[in-house]
Amino acid sequence: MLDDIKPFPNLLNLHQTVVDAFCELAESTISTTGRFRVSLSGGSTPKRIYEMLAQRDLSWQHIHWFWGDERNVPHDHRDSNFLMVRKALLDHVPVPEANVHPVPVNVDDPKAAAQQYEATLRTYFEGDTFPQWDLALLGMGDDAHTASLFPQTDALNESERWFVENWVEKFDAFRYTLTAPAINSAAQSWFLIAGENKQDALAKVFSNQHEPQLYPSQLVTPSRWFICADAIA
Ligand SMILES: O=C(O)[C@H](O)[C@@H](O)[C@H](O)[C@H](O)COP(=O)(O)O
Repeated sequence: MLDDIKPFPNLLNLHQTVVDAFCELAESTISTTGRFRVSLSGGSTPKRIYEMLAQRDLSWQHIHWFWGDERNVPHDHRDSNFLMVRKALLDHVPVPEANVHPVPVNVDDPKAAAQQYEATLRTYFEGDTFPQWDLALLGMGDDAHTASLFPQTDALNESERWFVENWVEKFDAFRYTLTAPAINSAAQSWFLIAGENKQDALAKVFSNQHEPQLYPSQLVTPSRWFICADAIA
């Protein structure tokens, strides 16, 4: 592991540190620019962060919520990342509806839905080469995927588009995801990685073997790593 990355002693400590850092970054960004644009990750690790953020007092009217990836399911489906964030956070705090930018999932035409979301992003981040997120939150799977950039999938090779549909053989389904350049354009990008089952993938990501087709998280150059070997309860 890179020498300057120290795993957190336990999950509570990781979660508390991330939530404090999120609040600090959000408020400092809002005080200088008047807004805070965050790309959210799905998964169980970030979910606890969202639940804890719901307990904090933030300038909700100045924060804009986007999704870094989404499943190809309706927004009321149990696997929806939008539903997860809504239940964990957005339903409990005074966020203006106009500040919530979910992926316009179209189960039957994921290509059109991805193009529509990319158009939304390009409008919101008008003039940017790639979206200038103030913060991109990222998880990592035990196969070293991040967002929905899974090993040996087409989206790994995308260098122009911001947001794409991505066929994932092992799920026999499409996913929606930011491309690597559209993640790396963030001012701050944080990996939130918890669980003993992630440690092998992490070792591969940190190794000198640069094989992003196998370890897609190697495509991302994050600002911070929040790592803990504790499993999610
Ligand atoms: O839609 C998703 O599932 C996520 O965006 C995905 O990239 C997730 O972050 C990782 O799979 C880690 O998930 P856990 O934190 O649950 O291990």
